[in-house]
Amino acid sequence: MRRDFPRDVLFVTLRYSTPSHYSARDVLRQIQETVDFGSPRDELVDNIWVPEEKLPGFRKFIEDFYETCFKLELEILAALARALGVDEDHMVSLHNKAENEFRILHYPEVPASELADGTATRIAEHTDFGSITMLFQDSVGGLQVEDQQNPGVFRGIESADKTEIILNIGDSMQRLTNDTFRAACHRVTYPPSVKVGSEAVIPERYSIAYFAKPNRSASLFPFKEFITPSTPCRYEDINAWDFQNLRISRLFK
Ligand SMILES: O=C(O)CCC(=O)C(=O)O
Ligand SMILES: [Fe+2]
Repeated sequence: MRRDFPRDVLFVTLRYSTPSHYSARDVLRQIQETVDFGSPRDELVDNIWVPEEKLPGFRKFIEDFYETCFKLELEILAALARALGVDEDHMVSLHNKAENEFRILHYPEVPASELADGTATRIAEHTDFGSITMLFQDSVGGLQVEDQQNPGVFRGIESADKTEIILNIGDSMQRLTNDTFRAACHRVTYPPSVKVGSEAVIPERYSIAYFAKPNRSASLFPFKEFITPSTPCRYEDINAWDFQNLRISRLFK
């Protein structure tokens, strides 16, 4: 998974393609800059670092942050397993390789008019692929999550401060629990303070996403506890690596 961009580049613009309900002809521009990191222990990931002298302490900070998130991830997964009545050791063992993704995001300042006609946004609605996502955000606002009881209705999510963690369920957890936990559909758009289509400028926004994923070789077949006569199995067996590639190929097709 070597990414070929110059070592000096800190921010790399990443555009997801359009969500599935857009036609292939629609192009939804996502105005954002992101950098992704994998675990230092992950042999498949070749992290690219800004030279130490250009950003002293940055690499250590990110690696420590990753490790802290990984420990917390395992605690959260164990707690979720307990709450769901499934074997917590099994849940943890599916995630014990830290084959995760850690993303820092910057959404540049943008005139509100640029987002007004629906051809551009900050991040289009989507679900994350992994098991859980731990999201940190600044106070700018604009993150919204779809209300699972009222499809199509998005509600703003604010954080009391930037250390607060927003926990999203991802597609892999939805599969493992046979839809008992459903993935959170979310997006980032106008902050509540900005009027749509106004002359205002939407301030820049920063966030950090830690995508906790099952080990690549782990089966995403639903746990037996969730397969009952009234809730038949909804998913075929697939491992986390193949599932991720399938999801990515659908995004970019
Ligand atoms: O910036 C955010 O708050 C959300 C980012 C996000 O959903 C993603 O990168 O998958
Ligand atoms: Fe996301």
